[in-house]
Amino acid sequence: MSEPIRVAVLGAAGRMGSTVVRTVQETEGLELVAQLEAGGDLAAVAAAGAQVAVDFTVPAVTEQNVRTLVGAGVHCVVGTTGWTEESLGRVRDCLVDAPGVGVAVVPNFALGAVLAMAFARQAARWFESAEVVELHHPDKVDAPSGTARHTAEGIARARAAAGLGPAPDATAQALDGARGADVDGVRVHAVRLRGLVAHEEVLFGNVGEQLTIRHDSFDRASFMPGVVLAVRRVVDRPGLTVGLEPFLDLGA
Ligand SMILES: NC(=O)C1=CN([C@@H]2O[C@H](COP(=O)(O)OP(=O)(O)OC[C@H]3O[C@@H](n4cnc5c(N)ncnc54)[C@H](OP(=O)(O)O)[C@@H]3O)[C@@H](O)[C@H]2O)C=CC1
Ligand SMILES: O=C(O)C1=N[C@H](C(=O)O)C[C@H](O)C1
Repeated sequence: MSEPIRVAVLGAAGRMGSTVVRTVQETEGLELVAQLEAGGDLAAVAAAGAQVAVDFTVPAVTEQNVRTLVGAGVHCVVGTTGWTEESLGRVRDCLVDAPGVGVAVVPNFALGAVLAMAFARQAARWFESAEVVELHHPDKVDAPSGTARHTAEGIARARAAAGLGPAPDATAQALDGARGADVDGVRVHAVRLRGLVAHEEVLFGNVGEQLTIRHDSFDRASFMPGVVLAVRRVVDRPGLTVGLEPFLDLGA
């Protein structure tokens, strides 16, 4: 039998980190070798012999965590939000000096959410209007969600490739925020409500019809199969992977 993959969890005391810690402990073929909380020393990850670090921390620190770990030869699986094209570019740059090291930055590890985003990209070119509504627990610190950004970016790319112009919108006066955030021309709305976990609706409209694609994560357990898949696959996928799609053969 092959040796287990040695895993470190960053943000181990958080909602997601603590769930990942339990999952790694319970999953055959994975071994938990380090847990880091805020203020912990990143050097402990490589010192513990970790092959893969799973980062569920906060947007302010995740990029620096990844760059430090890549420098130490540790593969990274990242669920933390807050990534931009610029921060992803900086990670790509530092991976040039770390051949063989893989980093997967995954906005949403839930299989249904990944499929919902893929379906949304497929549908996008056929509809005049498209908007995204994400709904989360009120302890979430960022808005809109990383998933909603990723969804809207995918829709915008598909619309541009199909030669679609801006979605119709006659709004001439509005309270600030009433039309949501503009992500590459796609409106994204964020709801924060006690009782929710992580939910998203993608609304498409044409004259006389609407298509709604909805995904609900009712429990953080929904993210765990995707995290385990990424941990197993990142060790054989050098360079930067964005999204779970390539691991599920769903294209980018
Ligand atoms: N990709 C996906 O599928 C999912 C992504 N997420 C994302 O994951 C991130 C975490 O979410 P969640 O678990 O709900 O948030 P939490 O606030 O519950 O957890 C974050 C944890 O990270 C800790 N932390 C902060 N800085 C560091 C550091 N430098 N090193 C180690 N730990 C640190 C925090 O400690 P302290 O509180 O002491 O600051 C806290 O315990 C968010 O960005 C969220 O959007 C969430 C769910 C799914
Ligand atoms: O903070 C959360 O909870 C979640 N964050 C991720 C995001 O911002 O998209 C993934 C999921 O929506 C849960």
